[in-house]
Amino acid sequence: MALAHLQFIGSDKPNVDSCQMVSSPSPVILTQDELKKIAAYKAVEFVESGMVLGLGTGSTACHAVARIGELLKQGKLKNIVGIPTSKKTHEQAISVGIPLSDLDTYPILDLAIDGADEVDPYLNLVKGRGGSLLREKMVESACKKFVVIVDETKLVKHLGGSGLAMPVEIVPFCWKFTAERLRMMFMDAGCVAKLRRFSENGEPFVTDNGNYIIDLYFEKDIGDLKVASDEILRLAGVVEHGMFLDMATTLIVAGELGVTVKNK
Ligand SMILES: O=C(CO)[C@H](O)[C@H](O)COP(=O)(O)O
Repeated sequence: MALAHLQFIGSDKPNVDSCQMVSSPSPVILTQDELKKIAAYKAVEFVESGMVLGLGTGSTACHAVARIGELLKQGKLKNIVGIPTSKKTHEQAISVGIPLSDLDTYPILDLAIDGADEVDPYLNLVKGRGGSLLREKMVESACKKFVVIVDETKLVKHLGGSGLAMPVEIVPFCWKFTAERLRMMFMDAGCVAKLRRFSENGEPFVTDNGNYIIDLYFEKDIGDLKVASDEILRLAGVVEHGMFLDMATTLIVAGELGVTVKNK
């Protein structure tokens, strides 16, 4: 089975042993959004009637939420309870008719489906470029199964190695102090720490929890991810970070050559 298309950026030898190609190569060039939709629809095949579902946030996860709503309307799924990971997903889920609840009522979920910003070969993730990392981490760490859905541009060899942001949610109080502490923590990796702002008015981006986000950019590899994770979480002022280590149980990747499902 040809799996050469499942490339982790910068990887010499992608770990694809446990991958399964589930659709044949398509002769059509698909847009990134079409690929996201394909991955999302594939993930919804894991959903069964009666499940309590974690509903992710972002442009990929919204295809899954829409599809679940569609299947509920068609009567192909029944008795679904959704636990949304953001206010935006809450609104979308209501609009497509998914009954909602929360973690207080359902502390254990059957399955969560969500996108990611980066995925490494061990299914560790960077999430939160959409700003919902805290609720996503709370919901997805309470799931028996966590299915991550991405298009193939999200595959990386090392987290933080794509040159894009590694988000950290912090309290607004003295945010410059916290940003500087984070920068110093990863000085050896050439870290730049930037407060996320709304592009329209330059005001700080505020999360659903009333917090700010510091986006970390690295010039070099940050080394052991668990060590980095623990160190960030020990810093007073930090609420949560966007590294989701050892949480995903299944990865669905849509690429120009088809869809691949990889189980951990
Ligand atoms: O973590 C997230 C939001 O906080 C998203 O899942 C992540 O940013 C991926 O988004 P998209 O599916 O739009 O590429």
